Amino acid sequence: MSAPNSADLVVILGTGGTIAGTAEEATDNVGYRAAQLGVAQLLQAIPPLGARRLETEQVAQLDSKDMDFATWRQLAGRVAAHLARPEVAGIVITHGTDTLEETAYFLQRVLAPTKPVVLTAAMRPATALQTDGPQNLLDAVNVASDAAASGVLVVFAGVVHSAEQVRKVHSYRVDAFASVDGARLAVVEEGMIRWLAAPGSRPAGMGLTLLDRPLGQWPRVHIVMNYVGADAAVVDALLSQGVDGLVLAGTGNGSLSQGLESALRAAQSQGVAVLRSTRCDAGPVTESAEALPSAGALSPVKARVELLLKLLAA
Ligand SMILES: NC(=O)CC[C@H](N)C(=O)O
Repeated sequence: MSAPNSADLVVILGTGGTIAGTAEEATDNVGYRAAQLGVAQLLQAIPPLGARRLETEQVAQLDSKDMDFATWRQLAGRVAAHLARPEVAGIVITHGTDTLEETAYFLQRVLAPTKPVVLTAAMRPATALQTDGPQNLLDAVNVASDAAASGVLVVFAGVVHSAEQVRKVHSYRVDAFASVDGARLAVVEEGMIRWLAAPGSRPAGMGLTLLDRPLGQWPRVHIVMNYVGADAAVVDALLSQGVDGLVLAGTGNGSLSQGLESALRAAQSQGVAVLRSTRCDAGPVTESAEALPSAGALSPVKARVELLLKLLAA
């Protein structure tokens, strides 16, 4: 437990998602439209936030399945601009759950902020009987103004996760996120934050200027999966379209069929960057001299962000 920062302003950046979604019926948890309510409207459902020093800004209004590089760049720029203000304790970003972990990892690797940047979301629309957005948003504001919080975090269903460890693990349940290997950082109980672990050492941010490249020239990085009967077909199709990087979502310890391996090695020899991850829910891919380069413990989608940024920096 820790005291609030002297800088006490929390800026809430809205990007859409189910947390801003509405349905015709309160009993409809799935047939709703995401990204309908503005971020300022979301606060009206949370009376305790009336006493807090908050600012809101609508950065985007989309279903996070359609998150894109243009919005990422805009969001990173707005986060950096607000973090530079001395009165800002931290930032909250409302987001859809579907790609939340990718945005979180992207912001952590680009900005590696010292102040907290807290992503939150909801599994039920704002109109649902059991809407989870207001509690998640209140918890996120509390974490964003906590002196012990730092870096990019995800607050969801009363748990604080790091950008590196968090994954969406359920398609429907309200408790939809988990940290790999149970590495959650804290729990939020009645507004009190109980820290359980530190995020560990985090590398310096790669920097906003990395994102200056015109969007049409951002690297094309795709994910290919190993599975029974996987062969060269997908890699060959991507090579014929033009591709800059390929992430393998391998089986087990990043293993792959002989056909897929030959195709990826051929791609590599044509200058395509390759990174090997696992489709398993947890665990690293071990590095070995003869194997394709390992993404460590990164999930395939986070390995893709890593490779994208590495290629932007090249
Ligand atoms: N629960 C959610 O937020 C998922 C809704 C939507 N597909 C999104 O990611 O924005």
